[in-house]
Amino acid sequence: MDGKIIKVQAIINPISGVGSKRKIPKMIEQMCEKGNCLLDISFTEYRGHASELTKKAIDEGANCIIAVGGDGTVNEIARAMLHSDAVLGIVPKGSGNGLARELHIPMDAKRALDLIAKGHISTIDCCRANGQVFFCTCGVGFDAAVSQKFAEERRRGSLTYIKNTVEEYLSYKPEPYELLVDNQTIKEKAFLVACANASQYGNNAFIAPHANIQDGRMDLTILSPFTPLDIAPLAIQLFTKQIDRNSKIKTLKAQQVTIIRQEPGVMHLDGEPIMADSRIDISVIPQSLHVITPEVVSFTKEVHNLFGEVTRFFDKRLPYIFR
Ligand SMILES: Nc1ncnc2c1ncn2[C@@H]1O[C@H](COP(=O)(O)OP(=O)(O)OP(=O)(O)O)[C@@H](O)[C@H]1O
Repeated sequence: MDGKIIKVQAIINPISGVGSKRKIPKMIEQMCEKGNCLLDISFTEYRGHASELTKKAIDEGANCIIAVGGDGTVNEIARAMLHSDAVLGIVPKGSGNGLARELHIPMDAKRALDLIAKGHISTIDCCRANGQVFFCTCGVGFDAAVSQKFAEERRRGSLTYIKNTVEEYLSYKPEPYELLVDNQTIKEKAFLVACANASQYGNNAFIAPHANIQDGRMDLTILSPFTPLDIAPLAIQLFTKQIDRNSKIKTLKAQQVTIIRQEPGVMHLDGEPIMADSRIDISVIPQSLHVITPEVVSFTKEVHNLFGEVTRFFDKRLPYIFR
């Protein structure tokens, strides 16, 4: 740390998720006491407040912003940090915690803070849909409708998500879309269209199993209308990273996507609903956010590193083995 004081701003959403956050401020204080840190802790009071607190902290020279909450809170904080030198630390305390799970950040608060103290920084992509930033997924159709229902709930947590998903399914009608995907045009009636920067919605529901948050591209997943008989396989494949094998699913990698639907309506960004035009332009902003992660983040990288180690092992030993 070279004797340099690190300015840390912790932002806690008191209403996210279902777990208690009573002990978190003390835990953050203890972590900062061990380092050379100047700490300030704030609690959010309304939607959008986390972005305001982050902007203010960065203007005052904060080096690290610790987000305590779920994807909505992380989104509000991270979008105010884009292209700044500040680094994001995440203590997952939401209902889905999609970005934290994608980055292999521990779900346990103490372990997440230990990880932040180690300070390994990765730089990730984000995406923009009609100017609005997201880090995990944005979507129209069924997932957007569920996010709107969930936002109206007083209780949070994964059980409330499941309840809303089932209720919405009973009345939901698929819609026709025109999709411009890089240079390709697709016209289809779909149950949902999801644009993924990360591979999952949250809660390890992998809507785009091959998405890579550092590859400068997004993964488009189109789910065609299906019958009740398709629900069980789709659900199993969603949670086992195999949804792209289902015949009702089409996946494409792209840098630019435009979604055109018949009327304006709801879309979701990282699970938060907002109203959007009938035309939605989505693009990637590569390498735009610094975030603290474990040293090896992507599975692809893990495999790559493993092969690297094996190759190095044989490179070093083969000359001696065959001597
Ligand atoms: N004091 C507050 N009162 C009401 N809403 C708040 C307050 N502070 C923040 N919010 C809003 O709470 C919403 C939900 O927060 P968040 O997304 O972090 O939790 P979650 O929905 O339970 O988790 P996840 O997004 O991981 O599923 C966000 O839209 C945020 O803007």
